[in-house]
Amino acid sequence: MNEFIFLPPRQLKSSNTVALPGSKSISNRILLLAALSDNVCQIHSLLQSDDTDRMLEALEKLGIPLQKSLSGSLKVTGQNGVFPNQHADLFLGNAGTAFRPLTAALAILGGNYHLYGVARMHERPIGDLVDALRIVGANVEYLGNEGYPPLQIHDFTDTKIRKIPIKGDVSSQFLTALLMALPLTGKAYEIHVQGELISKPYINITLNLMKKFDIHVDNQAHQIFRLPAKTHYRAPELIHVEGDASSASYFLAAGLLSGKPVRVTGLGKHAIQGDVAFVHELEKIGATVTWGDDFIEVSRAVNQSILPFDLDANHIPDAAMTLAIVALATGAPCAIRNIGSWRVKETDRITAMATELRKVGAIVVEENDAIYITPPKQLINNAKIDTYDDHRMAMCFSLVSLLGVSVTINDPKCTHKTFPTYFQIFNELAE
Ligand SMILES: O=C(O)C1=C[C@@H](OP(=O)(O)O)[C@@H](O)[C@H](O)C1
Ligand SMILES: C=C(OP(=O)(O)O)C(=O)O
Repeated sequence: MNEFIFLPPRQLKSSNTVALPGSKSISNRILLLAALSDNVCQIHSLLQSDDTDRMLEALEKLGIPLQKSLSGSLKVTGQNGVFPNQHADLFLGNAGTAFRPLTAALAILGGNYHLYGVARMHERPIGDLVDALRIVGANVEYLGNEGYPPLQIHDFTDTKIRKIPIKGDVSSQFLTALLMALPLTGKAYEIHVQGELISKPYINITLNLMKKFDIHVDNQAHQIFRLPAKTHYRAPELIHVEGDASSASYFLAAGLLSGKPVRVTGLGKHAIQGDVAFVHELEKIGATVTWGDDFIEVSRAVNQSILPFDLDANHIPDAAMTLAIVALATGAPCAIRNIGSWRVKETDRITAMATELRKVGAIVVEENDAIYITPPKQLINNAKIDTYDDHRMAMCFSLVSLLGVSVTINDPKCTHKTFPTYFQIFNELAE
């Protein structure tokens, strides 16, 4: 039987502070880069969740020494661009940030590796990445459907081709994976993005972190990326993971919806995650925002209403799901456009979002890469929300309980992908 959580309608306390868990995108990138470095790296505030567990288990199986300290930080002893174990069977769950970058790194280093995940991971495309890796000289075999995991990786044979095309219109994680893996060859490369590149701010996270690990990439307008002929990553002795900006979106939206100030800590005006741009969208529709070095706070003035919006959300695909719930409080039609990638994530998020928003009474129109939401005059009480094993569906729909009705969230444990303590923290905000 499916578990569920019942959320009664609630008011928030007069002020709230939430210490954010570490960023998933940053945690999994740092773990891989530290493993590939030629020194020891101490990581602070690493996210603890299913997605990071999959990356940690994989690195351990590959022979990377990992040591947890009592203070909760993690010491990674990098192996200078090699994985000690040349054969491994790696289960990567539904973690895109583990599956795509590990595929690239292992394919370029060569060996005998079996990479697989949950059933949904086997429906999430990887063909554009494999195509690019094969041009470089990787030998990657599809064990199921062509273009999808599971994969078998074999030995690498350098083709000496140094100009690599890659498509970026399905997922930016393919380019991220290629960028992080190519330096392992010690050769200079030029990567050429073919056509549109989606989710660009995630590439900025990749380049920013590679720089911290001493590899500088020349970025020509997100179209051409030049990698130097540099042979190894050098980790900073100590690195801190900033709070997760996508996880922050639920609490920041709660500040706007409730009108009570909600502050998230661990993330601030120097954030490197593109999803902080979500805060600017909240501001445009009525939020009062305060930015600190290590916090962001959102509230709403007493007479300020929440305004409808029509947004191209390609730059914030994850946080944009939160806006789909905020739309319910605007009293007028809203549009979220250019989000085609929603269809190949944890579930088909456009269809899932449309189906569940209709359960609370909204009129919703789906397009291939857009969703149009007209809120009802009165939300339906205690809708039973299905979550499709998608952490963000569960977290987003919890916000309905701030709109004067109760809501039931089925399978709340799916939040473990990135935020195992979400519902505990969300409940603590209530008066
Ligand atoms: O690189 C990353 O850390 C991510 C990139 C995005 O995916 P796409 O590039 O597939 O949109 C995002 O949705 C995902 O949660 C994390
Ligand atoms: C799309 C997501 O995850 P992944 O890293 O598996 O792509 C997400 O967290 O919303």
